[in-house]
Amino acid sequence: MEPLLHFERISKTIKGNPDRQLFGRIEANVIRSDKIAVIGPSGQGKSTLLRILSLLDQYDEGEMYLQGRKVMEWQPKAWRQKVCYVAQQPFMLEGSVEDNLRIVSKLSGAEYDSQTAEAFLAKLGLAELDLSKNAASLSGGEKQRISLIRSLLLRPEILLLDEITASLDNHHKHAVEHVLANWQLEENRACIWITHDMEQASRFANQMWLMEEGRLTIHMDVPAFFSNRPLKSAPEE
Ligand SMILES: Nc1ncnc2c1ncn2[C@@H]1O[C@H](COP(=O)(O)OP(=O)(O)OP(=O)(O)O)[C@@H](O)[C@H]1O
Repeated sequence: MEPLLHFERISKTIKGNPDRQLFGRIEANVIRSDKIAVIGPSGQGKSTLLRILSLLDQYDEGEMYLQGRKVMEWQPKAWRQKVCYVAQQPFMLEGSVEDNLRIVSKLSGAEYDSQTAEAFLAKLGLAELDLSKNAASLSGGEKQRISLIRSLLLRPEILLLDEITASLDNHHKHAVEHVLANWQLEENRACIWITHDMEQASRFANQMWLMEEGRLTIHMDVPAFFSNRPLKSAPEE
């Protein structure tokens, strides 16, 4: 099966730090229905990798392919619609909550799917939220969920999730996991999810990417990966 996303020999140096290489010549494949948890100690470049994969950051060398086409053959906007990054610090556009949800259809030219938006809001515990409210006034956890729904409405091929449940209580954290698992099953899409929550990773993932010391190690067998590791904290923590 042709991978949805493939990257090879990707290296990234942080200039002036002092020219610290975050990672070198890393590679991986992502196929439909992949549920990948990205773990590793802080500062190893997990967010940077996801930002590179969604063309929000640059890399020094290497090549990336989406649906068999090299990155240079894509318009960045078209690539980002298919490989969509949901940031750890949710970014709200000026305006109401509804403006934030509708923006995706404005940008993509598709009709706003209010039914799907309402279904996601209900499933994520936001059914009572006043959509005319100024988005800037939402709590951190509300912003995280609105930001996720906004990305889901874009119907990307691959969702890149950067610690998106960090501000949520356990109940809402599980709701997000449930929504994403169903979404993947129904739409046959892929998720790459950075998390420091090992229990979450073990519930969600069908493969683990461990980033440390400039390397990306891929573990395809999740039960084996966790068989000799504690679930309570990230490795090295
Ligand atoms: N644009 C940038 N300019 C300078 N330094 C940067 C930049 N982007 C990332 N870094 C540095 O690169 C390193 C890796 O950051 P990154 O956020 O990718 O790590 P991470 O593994 O996701 O960490 P965490 O788990 O704490 O979120 C950090 O030391 C960070 O300060």
